[in-house]
Amino acid sequence: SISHRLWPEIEKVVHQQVAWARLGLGDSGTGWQLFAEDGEMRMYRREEEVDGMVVDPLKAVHIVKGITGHEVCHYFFSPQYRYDWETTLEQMTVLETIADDTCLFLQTHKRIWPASQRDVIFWSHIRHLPNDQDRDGPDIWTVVNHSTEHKDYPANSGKCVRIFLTVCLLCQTRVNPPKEGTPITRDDISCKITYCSVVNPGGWAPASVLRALYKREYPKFLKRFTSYVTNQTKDKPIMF
Ligand SMILES: CC(C)(C)c1cc(CCc2ccccn2)cc(-c2ccc(S(=O)(=O)CCO)cc2)c1
Repeated sequence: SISHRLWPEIEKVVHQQVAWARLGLGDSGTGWQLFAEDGEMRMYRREEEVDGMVVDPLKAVHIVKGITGHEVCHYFFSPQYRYDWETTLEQMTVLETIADDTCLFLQTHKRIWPASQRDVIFWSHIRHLPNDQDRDGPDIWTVVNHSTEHKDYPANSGKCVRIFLTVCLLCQTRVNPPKEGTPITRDDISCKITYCSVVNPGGWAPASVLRALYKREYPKFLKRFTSYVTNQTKDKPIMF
């Protein structure tokens, strides 16, 4: 709800992340390196460090047939499905349901050897945006996750190292119009997904270890998540 203390930040970060996600990868001069490809999925990263810590921004573009942007964002945002597709998750707590489109999460993730265990607190917001640049272009569904603090869970107070992240999942649905008068089926739709993330691993971890971990984990994560949405939706009516 717009009276919540986080609302101004949510508005600012959502618009900033949507603009960032819609930017192309530019020419090679922008430092984006393609590091994983699998079918329609292309994953890029930029090597960046903050205070000697690896915070490599990641941008992935994927095109998946048979699902819509609304469906992809629905399964990414809704807490009740998260254990099904987020295999690095050990514990998820909804600290606050700020509105029906905004939640505050605490997550502890399974330890990924040799890094120590991590946790994260973030707000998550789902939004449907008209395509403001291209009037008859496909509309946008997006989920933005952005780490924040919570007075009851101070960082690094328990066994976990606190990570900080900003994640934007931006989706655009494409419909190939079927023959005049015939209903749209899942064979006529596809979803272009842009996934942007910056994860600051918090406590120190060797750059080589983190980069190897990111290189291995991110491609698996996006494929697993999109396969999950395909399976969950295949026998259900299309959510436009
Ligand atoms: C390795 C990598 C794939 C980057 C990774 C490792 C860890 C585990 C914690 C961690 C971080 C760094 C080093 C070791 N362990 C967490 C995440 C992560 C957490 C949350 C989200 S989310 O978009 O908010 C979806 C809801 O869960 C995305 C990614 C990613």
